[in-house]
Amino acid sequence: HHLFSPLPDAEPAARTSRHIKITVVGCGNVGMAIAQTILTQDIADEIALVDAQPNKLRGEMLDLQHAAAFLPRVKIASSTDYEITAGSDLAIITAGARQNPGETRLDLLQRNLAIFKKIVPPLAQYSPDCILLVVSNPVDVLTYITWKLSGFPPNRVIGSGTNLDSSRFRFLLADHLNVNAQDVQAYMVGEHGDSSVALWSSISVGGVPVISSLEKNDINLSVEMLEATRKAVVDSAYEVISLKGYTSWAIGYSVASLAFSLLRHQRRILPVSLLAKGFYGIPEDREVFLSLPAQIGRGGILGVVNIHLTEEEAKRLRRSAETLWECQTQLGI
Ligand SMILES: NC(=O)c1ccc[n+]([C@@H]2O[C@H](COP(=O)([O-])OP(=O)(O)OC[C@H]3O[C@@H](n4cnc5c(N)ncnc54)[C@H](O)[C@@H]3O)[C@@H](O)[C@H]2O)c1
Ligand SMILES: O=C1N[C@](c2ccsc2)(c2cccc(Nc3ccc(F)cc3)n2)CC(O)=C1Sc1ccccc1Cl
Repeated sequence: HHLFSPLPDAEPAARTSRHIKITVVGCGNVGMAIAQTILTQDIADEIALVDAQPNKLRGEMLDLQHAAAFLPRVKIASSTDYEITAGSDLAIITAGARQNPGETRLDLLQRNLAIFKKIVPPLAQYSPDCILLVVSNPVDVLTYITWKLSGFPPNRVIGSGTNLDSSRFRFLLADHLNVNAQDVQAYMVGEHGDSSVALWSSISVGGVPVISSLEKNDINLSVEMLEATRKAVVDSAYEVISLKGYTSWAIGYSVASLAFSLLRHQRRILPVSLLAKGFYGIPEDREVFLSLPAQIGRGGILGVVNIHLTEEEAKRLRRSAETLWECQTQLGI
């Protein structure tokens, strides 16, 4: 039998499509690579671009709009006025000062703090329910600064963290093992950049844990291969900078994959920079952001994976927490 009888002359049900709006603040190499990838992956219905340089900003907007014949229909707007960002579901921050030669990380950090004080409050005011995703460096401290300046709950303030480190790690392992990088599950955690921690015990290829098979077969050589691969992740970042002066494509794809999981509620498990106090022995009063594998969906961080860490790995996480905490206390915010 029929559960329902249609009303006579009823109109077809209206399609309630969810309108997804993404803001990108900072339209340089990284911001535009992210915007372009979000467009080609059909993630958003609307993209708002903000930058401090009005001419560059308008030029990038027009240049993206001119691709409309080849892309799904997306509203692309830009302004130096944050009103254009109102109602965003996700705001991605790639704005930042470039590290001057010989500049210390703390000097760069002070300059970026001044920039974030101008960016974060209006973003939070115009989109009080959005997710804030920080890419600018030093990303872990700047994500902490964004959390403090926005007043948002920690689940909605995320840093790209070791997402890029992990994708380079997976590429290098896959290249060495001659398999598809999508079949290599490997995480780098902790501080983004030079001090990231490779989780050997969680590396698996096609579901086969790499370490246990190594220990069983006592293949010492491969432990050196793993350490060399971890070092190659850092070296490859410096190599790209020395060759082309910046990085864009890999960070663009890695941030677009975060945006997709966040806005299409994919519940993927990805390494991102999150408020790590209380995890793995990091003291509750250490309000630092470090990368751990977390479940990512519409509410931002849905949960942190309880991965098994060796004592050495946990110790390195706690040491990174102390380094970041000391850096943050010198900022006076
Ligand atoms: N987290 C990662 O894995 C990762 C990877 C690569 C790059 N990065 C970082 O991303 C950042 C951007 O790199 P890039 O190569 O795109 O730099 P870039 O100089 O090309 O772009 C930075 C943009 O920010 C804009 N900007 C500066 N101050 C601003 C403000 N107050 N408001 C709005 N916009 C402002 C500039 O006008 C410029 O267009 C850097 O901090 C870099 O270290 C992070
Ligand atoms: O691929 C990159 N490129 C950058 C870059 C992009 C434009 S200019 C420099 C890079 C490359 C190499 C070093 C480095 N150091 C740095 C440290 C603190 C800062 F505030 C800014 C930059 N940064 C920015 C960055 O974070 C990355 S990933 C990265 C960096 C170092 C080690 C491992 C990884 Cl996976």
